[in-house]
Amino acid sequence: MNQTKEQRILNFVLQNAVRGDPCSVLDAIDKYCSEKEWAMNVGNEKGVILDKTVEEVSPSVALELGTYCGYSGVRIARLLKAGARLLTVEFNPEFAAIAKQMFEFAGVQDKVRLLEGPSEEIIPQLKKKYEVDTLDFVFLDHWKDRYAPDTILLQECNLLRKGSVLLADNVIIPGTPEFLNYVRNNSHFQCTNYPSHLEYMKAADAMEKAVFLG
Ligand SMILES: O=C(NC/C=C/[C@H]1O[C@@H](n2cnc3c(NCCO)ncnc32)[C@H](O)[C@@H]1O)c1cc(-c2ccc(F)cc2)cc(O)c1O
Ligand SMILES: [Mg+2]
Repeated sequence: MNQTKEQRILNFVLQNAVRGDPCSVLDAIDKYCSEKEWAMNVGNEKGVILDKTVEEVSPSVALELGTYCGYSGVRIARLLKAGARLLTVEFNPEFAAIAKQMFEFAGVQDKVRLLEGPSEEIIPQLKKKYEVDTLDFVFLDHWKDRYAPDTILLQECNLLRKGSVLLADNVIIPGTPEFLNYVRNNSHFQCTNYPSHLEYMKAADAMEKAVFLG
């Protein structure tokens, strides 16, 4: 049975990174995806923007929508303070299996909980089933046409509080027009745009930070 690209990425990490060293895992994924096969990890350039935002927020409870291979999950989890946790949502079982192994190899599995299923089903369960009060930080990196509806759903489920920070990947490429229109024209959000580049490429991309004002 032929391997998938995601399995090849994981194998490259297992053979080239250092178990328990999250930075070596990130470096290995970035090396493989820039030299061998492109993949939709947030990458190192936009990853630094993600790092700075996570450090600024210092979340106790963080949510990620769209785990994929676990690159940004490792990136976020490695910066979390003791006792803080990342909930990451992935509905493709094959990607979820890859990401779980990625988290374990990186040594961040105790800080990360991977929730398998579609975000529109998981988000309404966060309070009761996953004991979430409110979310301090949300990283949006799943299907681009789902950023806006899921942002509305997070509000409807009372999961955002004054100061909750949303950070969205890919607001230029592939682009998230409905999300940008929604948060930028909404008095309950304070938005900041961070120009960057598409992972492993020269094309322009950007991230958008939207702080919920309550
Ligand atoms: O498409 C991109 N990302 C999508 C991520 C999807 C992952 O998230 C999972 N997922 C999706 N929707 C949901 C969901 N809920 C919604 C559905 O129910 N609930 C749970 N999990 C979900 C998928 O299973 C994947 O694991 C992208 C593209 C380019 C790109 C740029 C330029 C190019 F030329 C080509 C590509 C660059 C990027 O950085 C990108 O992030
Ligand atoms: Mg992305």
